[in-house]
Amino acid sequence: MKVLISGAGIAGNALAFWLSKLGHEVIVVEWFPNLRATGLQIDLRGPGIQVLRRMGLEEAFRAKAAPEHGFQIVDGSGRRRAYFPANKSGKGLQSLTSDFEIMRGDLCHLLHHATEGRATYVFGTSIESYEEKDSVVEVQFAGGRTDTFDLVVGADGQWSKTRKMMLGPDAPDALYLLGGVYTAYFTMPRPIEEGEEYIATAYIAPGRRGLFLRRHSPDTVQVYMGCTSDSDKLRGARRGDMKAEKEALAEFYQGAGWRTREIVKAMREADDFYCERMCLVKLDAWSRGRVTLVGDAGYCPSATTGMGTTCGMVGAYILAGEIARHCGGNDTKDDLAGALKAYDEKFRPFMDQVQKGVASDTGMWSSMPTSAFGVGVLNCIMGLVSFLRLDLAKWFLKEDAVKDWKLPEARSNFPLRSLYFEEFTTQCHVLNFQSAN
Ligand SMILES: Cc1cc2nc3c(=O)[nH]c(=O)nc-3n(C[C@H](O)[C@H](O)[C@H](O)COP(=O)(O)OP(=O)(O)OC[C@H]3O[C@@H](n4cnc5c(N)ncnc54)[C@H](O)[C@@H]3O)c2cc1C
Repeated sequence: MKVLISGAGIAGNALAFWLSKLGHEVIVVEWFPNLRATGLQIDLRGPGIQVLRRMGLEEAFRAKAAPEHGFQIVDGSGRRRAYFPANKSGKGLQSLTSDFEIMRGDLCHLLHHATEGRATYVFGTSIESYEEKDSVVEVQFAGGRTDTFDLVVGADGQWSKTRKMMLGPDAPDALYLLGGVYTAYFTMPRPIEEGEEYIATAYIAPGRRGLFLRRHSPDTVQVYMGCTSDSDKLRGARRGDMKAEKEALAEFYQGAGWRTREIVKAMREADDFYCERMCLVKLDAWSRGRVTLVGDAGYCPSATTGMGTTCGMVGAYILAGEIARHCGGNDTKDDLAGALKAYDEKFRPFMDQVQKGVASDTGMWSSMPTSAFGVGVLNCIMGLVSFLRLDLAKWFLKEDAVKDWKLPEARSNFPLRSLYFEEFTTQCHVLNFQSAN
């Protein structure tokens, strides 16, 4: 098949990896002028790790992995109140820090390199419109060029334009903003100090404001400012209007304590600042005709679940697997509808469990304390939880929410191409070995 993927993020690259491996002609368009390799630390959990392994990319991932080995909660004076080490045992659920942490850009590059040469990437363009005609999709790109494809996949993130086109101009979008939850991301240059460890540090301030610092390199610290706010200024700041967003956040974080002053100053100076509204994407069907969605575009679970990247990787694997199963031969192209239906049926039980309850209560954000007393109580509870070695991630994140669901085996997921699969996986191992050296 000739497949168009819109978006060269995590899910887009992962799908291009599998579909090109299956021998399909894959074209990826990315509106950004180059591979958009920005963003902070992301992680893989559960079946996301299994998919990475089946791609043969674990070694290459580990070579670039963020060295974080735990997560601590501090109070306003910087004193540690709780500590949760990463689960390095290779068994069971991941902790708050996964054993598979990586900078988003590094994972993007890794997937892209493993696919380069087999898929075609076109940067600086996007789908303007499309129309289904006689068993093909005719696509018009920005700039006026047109082409036809057997399948079009929207992997263009939570604000997906493909999704909006698929739903139609009069239909409401399937994106739900989670009650005023914002997260701002940026980095600040801070050389590592003697004795400083690679651990994530969270500080909870009164007024449902949180600060989170993570170190992934000896020179730089990542900053996350996460809050629930009904501030008119924050709500009024247009998405992407950095100046207005920074101004609104600076005002909202005034007097939050701990290292707020230093962090707000760094935020004002940051040129990689990025502010996102926390949201959920939920659709009754991920495909319409010969157009389908993968990753955040189809089922963004929100960053609160800790499962966004895992869902994108697993969704891409299942979609490709169903395409292998239903469109394996030269003249079975027309069972694409069967493949897309099976993708939905197989993956939806997973996504339903990950997304369960996210829209109704906004998860941990709704339980954030508003008063200093509330923060004190929360810190004591966290201290007790860490002392008793209970699993905090299990309560907040959604890795453990998925029950009775199994990732299809590689061989059964790629039944018609298994020989090709083996051969390709071997090539990936060679590639990893070379890049690790
Ligand atoms: C720049 C950036 C930074 C991020 N930083 C973080 C972070 O720090 N922490 C975190 O948890 N998550 C972050 N995310 C989100 C995270 O990558 C996803 O939630 C998750 O990995 C699922 O990936 P995805 O491929 O579905 O979406 P994304 O990773 O968002 O990828 C979508 C891709 O589609 C491209 N795109 C968008 N619109 C169009 C269009 N019209 N035409 C063509 N291409 C288009 C985007 O430029 C991007 O490359 C970030 C996403 C982006 C784009």
